[in-house]
Parts: sequence; structure tokens; C-alpha cells
Amino acid sequence: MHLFPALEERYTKEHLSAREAQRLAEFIAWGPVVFQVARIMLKWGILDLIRDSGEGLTLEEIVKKTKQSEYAVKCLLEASLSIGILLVDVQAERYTLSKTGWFLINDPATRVNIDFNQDVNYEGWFHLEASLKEGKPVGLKHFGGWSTIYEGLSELPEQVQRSWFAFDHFYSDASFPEALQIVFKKHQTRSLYDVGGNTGKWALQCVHFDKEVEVTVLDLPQQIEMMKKQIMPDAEARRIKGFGMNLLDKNSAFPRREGGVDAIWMSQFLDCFSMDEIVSILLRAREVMSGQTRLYIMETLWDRQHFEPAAFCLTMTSLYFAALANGNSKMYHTNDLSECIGKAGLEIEEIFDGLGQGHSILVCKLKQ
Ligand SMILES: C[S@@+](CC[C@H](N)C(=O)[O-])C[C@H]1O[C@@H](n2cnc3c(N)ncnc32)[C@H](O)[C@@H]1O
Repeated sequence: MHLFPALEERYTKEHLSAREAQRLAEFIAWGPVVFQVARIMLKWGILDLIRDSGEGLTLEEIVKKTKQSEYAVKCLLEASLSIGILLVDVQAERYTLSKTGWFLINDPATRVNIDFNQDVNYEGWFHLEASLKEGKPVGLKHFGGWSTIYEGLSELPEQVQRSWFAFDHFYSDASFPEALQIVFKKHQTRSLYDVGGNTGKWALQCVHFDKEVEVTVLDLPQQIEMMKKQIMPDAEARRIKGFGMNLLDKNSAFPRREGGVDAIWMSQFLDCFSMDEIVSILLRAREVMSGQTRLYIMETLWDRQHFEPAAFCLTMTSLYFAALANGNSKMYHTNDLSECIGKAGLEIEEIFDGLGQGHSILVCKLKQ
């Protein structure tokens, strides 16, 4: 198995002493409440108050400022010491932030992940085991009876939608500026299919970046409706079309365009499907490709991360796909996607790594 160096260093040998390993085992055993304590410390503003205090705060001061009970604050502060997000001065009995506490407040990725896990995943993960056994998102049922989360996206409760979109956009938005350079500067792109284009964010960036390109967003019909509403106010949106289709339906073909299509763009899209489904989608993409067409697959491939925490987030995200999203997809390893690409009669021409929060772009063309 090929891994980028930071992952090879971490995942191939033991780094912990026996004591550290035992502590980590307990950290895992108490994982759900570790998460909840940290989340509440953020939500109630206790971490912010402590950060802004300069010399730290006492229990009494925090009780007064938050107007929560002494019991509640005491439980949270003591647990926060053990979790490692606070430090205490034993003489003055003042609490200050640890480095980890600082990251909880300031790292945007961590904040997005906390909201995503609380609002979208937390209850569903209770059903992870059944989901893995059945290959179905059993954890989705408390939101609705859809077979995948994508069918229900437009109907999810408002807060759940907010956290879902914030998670999705956080990762892809950061990569769009570099991706535009790759799609429009390296190749002549006058027409582009944005497959799984969601709210039309990338499509809008394309029509602003290139004054001639015509974009067609392919997505589920209900998503296309949402997308159209979102892009409507933008004058350049007249060069964006929507095409509603269910790509899980093997008979659902990509639209044919007179003169062919220069680019097919799939960003954070193929991770929504099993490997067999990916092959089927790529085979249908291939039908509308010519020798000039390039297929750009932008994914967060877990093995290609320069920093291990990013790989950690991705292998955990796979379990959102298992329990909530569809029960059969994941954040893939490069080898998995290459296998699908090859089976669909395509080949990888070039790979760009390290975009935004850890995206890679696989540029593919028809197999010679
Ligand atoms: C994770 S989002 C990616 C959004 C966007 N491309 C980005 O990079 O942020 C996946 C998209 O695929 C769409 N999708 C999922 N299943 C689909 C299906 N069976 N047919 C068509 N589109 C689908 C979803 O509606 C959603 O817009």
C-alpha cells in the first residue's frame, strides 16, 4: 500500500509508550462524552471567556459570567482538564487554555467538523454497526426514509442542512482557486459538465473566471431546483444550465452536446458511490468524451495527505458515508479510484496534489 511520508511514518510503527497507549484506549472508551464536553465548552462560550481573560478564570468567575450552575461548570472544567483542553494554576485556581483548547476555538476545520458531527452524524453513528453489516445507511432513518442522504438533502432540518453544506463547502471551496488554474489555464475549456454540482458554487466560479465557458450542472432533479434558485441573482448564471438526472440509474445517460464537451468536472462526487457505481458512472461519462475531453476528478484521497490529521479526518468521514450517506461509499485510496478509472476505459494523465485542505485532481483521458 502506498502512503504519503507523514502517513507512512505514523501508520507503520508504534509510537506510544504503554502508559500513553492505555490512556488513548481510555480516551476512545470515553470518546462520545469527550466530544460532548468540548462541544459544550465551545457552545457556552467558556473557552472564549477563558481565552479573553488574559490571566485565566476561576470556577466562580465562570459561573457568574455564564449564569450556569456551579455543578455544571465544575463538571465541565474538571473533564476539560482530563481531556486536555484546559490547564489549571493550582495556587490561584485559575483555568487557562491549553494548545488543544486554542485549536478548538481557532481551527476552522475543527469547528466545521464539530458541527457536522453533532448535527448530521452523532445520532446516526449509533447505528454504524448495522449500517456496515447491511451496506445501508441505517443511521439516516431518524431524518427520513430515503435510501441515500442526497435524496433528502433539500428536506433535512435547517440546522442539519447548514452543517452539512458548511462541511461540504469548507473542503471544496478552499481548492477552487487552484483548480480553476488547472482546468482553464492548462487546457482549452470552453464547455464543462459539473457532475454533482450541488449549489452551483463551482459553476459560478467557472463562468466568472472564463468569460466564454458554458457550464452544465448535472445533479439530482431536486438539487438542480435548489441550485437554480441559488445562482439566479448572478448575471453570469445565464451561461449555466441544469440537467436533472439520477446517476445511480444505469440507463441514465450523460447529455450529448453539439461539438462535444471539453471538460467533465467531478468534485467530491465519486466518494458518494461504491466502486461498482463509480465504474458505471465513468463508463457513461466516457460515452460523451472525445480524445480532447479531459475528466477532472477532485477528491480528498486519504493516502495522499501531507499531514496526518487530514488523513484522520478522511478515514473518519468514510464512516459518515457508511452510516448516514449511502452505506456503500467512502473516502478512497488512490489505488481504488485508479482501478475504477481503468475499468471504465480511461487513464490518468496527470495528478495534482495538495490543493486547499488536501484535495488532489486526477486528470483523466480516454485510454490510448
Ligand atoms: C458531496 S456533494 C459535492 C458537491 C460539489 N461538487 C462540491 O465539490 O462541493 C455530492 C453531490 O452529488 C450529488 N449526487 C449524489 N447522488 C447523486 C445521484 N445519484 N445522481 C446525481 N447526483 C447525485 C448530490 O446531490 C451532491 O450535489
